[in-house]
Amino acid sequence: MARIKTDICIIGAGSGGLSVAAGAVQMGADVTLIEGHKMGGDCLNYGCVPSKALLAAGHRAHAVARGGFGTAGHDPVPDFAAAKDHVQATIDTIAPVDSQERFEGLGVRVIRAEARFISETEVQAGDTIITARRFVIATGSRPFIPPIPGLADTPHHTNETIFALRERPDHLIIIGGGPIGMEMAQAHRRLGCRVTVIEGARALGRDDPEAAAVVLDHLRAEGIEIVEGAEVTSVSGTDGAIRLETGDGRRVDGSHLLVAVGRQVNTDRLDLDRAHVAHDRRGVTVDSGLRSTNRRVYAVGDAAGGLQFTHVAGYHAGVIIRSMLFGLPARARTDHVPRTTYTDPELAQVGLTEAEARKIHGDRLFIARADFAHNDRAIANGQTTGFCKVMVVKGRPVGATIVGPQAGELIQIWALALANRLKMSAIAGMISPYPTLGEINKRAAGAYFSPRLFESPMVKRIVRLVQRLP
Ligand SMILES: Cc1cc2nc3c(=O)[nH]c(=O)nc-3n(C[C@H](O)[C@H](O)[C@H](O)COP(=O)(O)OP(=O)(O)OC[C@H]3O[C@@H](n4cnc5c(N)ncnc54)[C@H](O)[C@@H]3O)c2cc1C
Ligand SMILES: NC(=O)c1ccc[n+]([C@@H]2O[C@H](COP(=O)([O-])OP(=O)(O)OC[C@H]3O[C@@H](n4cnc5c(N)ncnc54)[C@H](O)[C@@H]3O)[C@@H](O)[C@H]2O)c1
Repeated sequence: MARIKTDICIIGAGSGGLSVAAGAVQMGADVTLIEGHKMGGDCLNYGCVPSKALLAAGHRAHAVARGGFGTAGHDPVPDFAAAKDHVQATIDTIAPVDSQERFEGLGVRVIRAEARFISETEVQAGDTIITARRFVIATGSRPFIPPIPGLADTPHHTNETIFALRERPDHLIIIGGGPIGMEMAQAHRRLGCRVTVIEGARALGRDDPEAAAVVLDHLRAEGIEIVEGAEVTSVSGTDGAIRLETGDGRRVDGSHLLVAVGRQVNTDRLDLDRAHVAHDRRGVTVDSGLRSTNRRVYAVGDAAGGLQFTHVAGYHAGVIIRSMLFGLPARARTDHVPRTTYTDPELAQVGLTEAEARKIHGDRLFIARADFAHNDRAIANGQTTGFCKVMVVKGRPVGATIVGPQAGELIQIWALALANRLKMSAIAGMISPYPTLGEINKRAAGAYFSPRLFESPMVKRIVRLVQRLP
C-alpha cells in the first residue's frame, strides 16, 4: 500500500472538486484529487453540457420548422443521431479543461480510483492511503430511482444514459416535471418525438407559479403532454413498449422512459462514520462555512446538501479556499444564487420569489414589473412572451423572476444587484443600449420609481414651485 501526505485531498473531480483543486494548487497548496469515474463529473458528462447541447439542436430544428418573417418554414425530419453527435462534440470540446492532463499540468496529483475514509485523517483510494491536512467531499449526486412497482424490471433511462441514445424515441415518457424533465421534454419534442411528462405534484413546482405557467403553456402548445398531480402506481413493459399507470386510472403507453425525479447524494460509499462526518439523506451536514462535524473535512456542491447547480459548486470552492488556505472566516450565502431552466422560453430566478418575499416582508414588498410585450427588441424578434418582475423592499431588490427570451442572461444584472446589495437606483441609473432585451431590466427598475415620481403630490408641488421662479 502506497502512502501520500498532502495539504488538501479532494474526493470527486466534478464542478466543485475541480474548482477547489485549480484554485488551491495555483495558490501554492499541495493538492491530491481523487476521481472514481469520469473527470468533469455530472455537469460535463451527463448534465448541464449535454442537456444544453441537445436543447440547442432541438431549438435549431424548431426554428427551421417554424420559419417566419417571410421565410417559409419546412418540416425537417431532424437527424436524431446527428443531434447526438453535436452533444458528444460539445462534451469533447469542453473536456480538455476538466482533464487529468490539464490538472496534472497545474501541479495537482490525480488518482483515478474510488475513495473512502478509513479514519478521521485518512482516505484510501485503490492501493493508496492519503493523509491530508484538509479533505473536501465533492462527490456530487446521482439520479434517484423511486420505488415505483415494476420500475426496477422495466427498461428506463436516466440522465446518465439518455444522452447516449442514438435512435429517436417514438414516444418518450418522462416521470418528473422538474428542470431535467422539462428541458428534456422540449429537446426531444423539438427533435421529433412524442413526449408525455407525468409529474406527481406541480411541474416546475419550485418556481414562481406565474412564470412556470408561461413555460408550461408554451410547452403544451408545442404538443408536449404534461400531466400534473399524477402518482405513478406501476411501470411495466419491454424495450420500445413501455406502459405506465397512474393512481387516477390513467394509462400511458410509450416507447421509452426517462426517470427524472430528483437526486440522491453520493455519500453512501464514503464510510463517513469512520471519519466522524455527520450526514443524512440530503448530504454531508455542514455549517455555514461548509465545514463538517470533523473540522478537517469540508463538503461542496451537491454533496453539501443544498442547492444543486454547477455555479453553486464553483461558488462553494471559493468559500472553502478562503477558509482552508488563509484561515479566514468564510460563509456560504444562498440569497444571491441565480438559477435558470433552459427551456424556450427560459425561466430564471435569483433571490426570493414573489410568494417567498410576501411571506417574509408582507406589506413592505413592492413588485416592480415589465413585460416583453413592451420591449421593442422582443417585438422585432417576435418573442414577446414573458415578463420580468422584481421583488423590492425599502428600495433594494430581494429577488427577481424573468421568464422569456434569454432570461438566463438577463437575470445576471439582478444577481449582481443582490450579491452586492445594490439599490434599485443603481439599475435605474444605468443606460441600456437601445433596442436590447436587457432594457426590460431598466424598465422594471423604472416601474419601481414611476409611482414615486409621477403620483407624488410632493414632487408635483416642487415642480410647480420651481416653474414660478424666473
Ligand atoms: C441533466 C442535468 C442537467 C443539469 N443542468 C444544469 C445546468 O444547466 N446548470 C447548472 O448549474 N446545473 C445543472 N445541473 C446540476 C449540476 O450538474 C450539478 O449541480 C453539478 O454537477 C454538481 O457538481 P459536484 O461537483 O457537486 O458533483 P459532480 O459534478 O457530480 O461530480 C462529482 C464527482 O465525484 C465522483 N465521485 C463520487 N463518489 C466518489 C468516490 N467515492 N471516489 C472518487 N470519486 C467519486 C463522481 O464520479 C463525479 O465525477 C444539471 C444536472 C443534471 C443531472
Ligand atoms: N437548468 C438547470 O440549472 C438544471 C437543469 C437540470 C437539473 N438541474 C439540477 O438538478 C436537480 C435535479 O433535477 P430534477 O428535475 O431531477 O429534480 P427536481 O427535484 O428539481 O424535480 C423532480 C420533479 O419530480 C417530481 N416527482 C418526484 N417523485 C415523483 C414521482 N414518483 N412521480 C412523478 N413525479 C415525481 C417532483 O414533484 C419534482 O417536480 C435540480 O433540482 C437542479 O438543481 C439544474
